[in-house]
Amino acid sequence: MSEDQTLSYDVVVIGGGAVGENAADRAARTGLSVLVVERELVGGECSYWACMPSKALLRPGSVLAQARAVPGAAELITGTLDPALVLARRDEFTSHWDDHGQVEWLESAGLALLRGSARFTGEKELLVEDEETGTSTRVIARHAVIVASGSEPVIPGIPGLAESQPWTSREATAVEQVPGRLVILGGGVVGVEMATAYRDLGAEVTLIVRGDRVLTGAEPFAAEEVGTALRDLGVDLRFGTETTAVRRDSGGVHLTVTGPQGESTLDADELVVATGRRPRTADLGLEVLGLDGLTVDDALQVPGHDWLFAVGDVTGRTATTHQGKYDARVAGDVVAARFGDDESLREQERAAGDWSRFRATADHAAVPQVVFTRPEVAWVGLTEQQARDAGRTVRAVSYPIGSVAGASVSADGYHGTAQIVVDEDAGVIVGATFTGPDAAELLQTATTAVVAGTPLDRLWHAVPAYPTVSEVWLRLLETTGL
Ligand SMILES: Cc1cc2nc3c(=O)[nH]c(=O)nc-3n(C[C@H](O)[C@H](O)[C@H](O)COP(=O)(O)OP(=O)(O)OC[C@H]3O[C@@H](n4cnc5c(N)ncnc54)[C@H](O)[C@@H]3O)c2cc1C
Ligand SMILES: NC(=O)c1ccc[n+]([C@@H]2O[C@H](COP(=O)([O-])OP(=O)(O)OC[C@H]3O[C@@H](n4cnc5c(N)ncnc54)[C@H](O)[C@@H]3O)[C@@H](O)[C@H]2O)c1
Repeated sequence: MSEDQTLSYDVVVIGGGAVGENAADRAARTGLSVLVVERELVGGECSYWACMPSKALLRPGSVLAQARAVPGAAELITGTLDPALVLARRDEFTSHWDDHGQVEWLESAGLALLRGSARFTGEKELLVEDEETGTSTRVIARHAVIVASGSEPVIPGIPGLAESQPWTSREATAVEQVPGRLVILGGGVVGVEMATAYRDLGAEVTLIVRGDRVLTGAEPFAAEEVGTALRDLGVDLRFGTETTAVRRDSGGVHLTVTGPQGESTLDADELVVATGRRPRTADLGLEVLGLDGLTVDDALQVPGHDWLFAVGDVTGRTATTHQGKYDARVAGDVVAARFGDDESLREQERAAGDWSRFRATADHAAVPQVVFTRPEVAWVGLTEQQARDAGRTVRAVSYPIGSVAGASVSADGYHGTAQIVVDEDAGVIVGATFTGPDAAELLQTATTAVVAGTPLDRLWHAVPAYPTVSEVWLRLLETTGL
């Protein structure tokens, strides 16, 4: 591949996923010229193989379950989901894996796009190679480079696994033909969401978990509720189970597993590996810069390299779109302030402290996460154990959400739990978890309370409307003793 041209921009963003796009947009706001380099689809993993298609696959089952919980409507549901229609709606959400719409948005935001794979050849210097056209371009960043190259799935070194052509979340979210029997390896967020979606689509699902619970990052009670619900849904959930070998033949995939009942064989049509992700740094040429990863400070700058920033999954600091985009807004604003010609903005950024718009402080204290299973699980901040491990004196206060009037109106037999973790010394909430139908929508109040450090006796004056599910907030505060 020969070098065809040289391009110079003030700022170069590597990766046009949701996070890179956002960083680019903010960085351009003081008039800096910004180039986004993308080698696949503008919009990245979230738009085409992660958040959007997975939520499109999960939503129909959720709607059906909620309608079934309301007599008067429930009787009208006489059938099951139609997989073809569910997949067709999913295809709309991924724009049929066509990024025209996102490219138009980039253009409308005044951002330039270069297709191809970028790697560093020196400080502020990149080579971008486009395999499709066979062109290569030297790119100079006059001021800054923001890396937003995302993450990739980890395939464990289980004998025969890689050779068995397992699915990752990409194939699982882009499925065209629902397999009859599906095995999922890993009980993290991808594992439990995909187990739910594929049961809804009619597959027989086996979920293999090494430990004794799913969702190890969540409060144990929430993990237990999800585990029980998966079993109720008909998922064959196997705890304490290791996979020791995998093989594929014309009859499908065959796994050798060792669990509480000893060694056995599991046969399936497809196998999804959902065992975590790692930063996508392998082909960035970081070694040229003397780096083997992209650790960043709260301004999202790589220490020791005042021109180099990183945001999103590639930093290992965030693992969701919303939190990555938060970091992107911070990084974009820092770049715009440091390298733009607005002197007062530069001064503001120089003086910036925690909780200013130039520092990603929430990454340490208030990261929200929603898992779209049934029940949904939503949490923010510290779990009770994490708070204790951090040396805080805390009290966990919980309340069954189904006991509030709004929940009982919304569904017969509404089952869910709300829990807040209260720092006893400071009198504030440092973490919260909600489970249940639409629990995700209860989260923002908790996030606001944690970020604002609102004292409980002030929160007392935030009156939830009657009869809403949010009334659980009043019950939680009463349970603290107010
Ligand atoms: C199945 C699944 C479901 C998920 N659901 C949710 C959800 O509901 N909500 C949520 O908040 N998060 C969810 N996530 C997480 C979310 O997808 C990621 O946090 C998010 O996509 C990270 O965005 P990013 O821009 O950092 O990376 P990516 O979206 O991966 O974008 C990186 C981009 O960089 C490009 N790139 C990489 N290297 C180069 C290079 N050298 N040159 C040029 N381009 C390059 C890639 O092609 C890609 O387009 C989910 C993840 C998975 C796997
Ligand atoms: N709704 C959402 O926001 C959403 C949805 C899906 C994914 N995501 C993000 O995507 C990221 C990746 O998700 P994920 O589920 O792949 O990772 P994860 O880290 O959440 O879970 C991976 C699980 O696989 C297990 N595991 C590792 N090696 C294993 C092995 N050899 N055999 C069996 N189990 C093994 C781990 O113990 C862990 O429980 C997460 O960080 C998550 O935040 C977010």
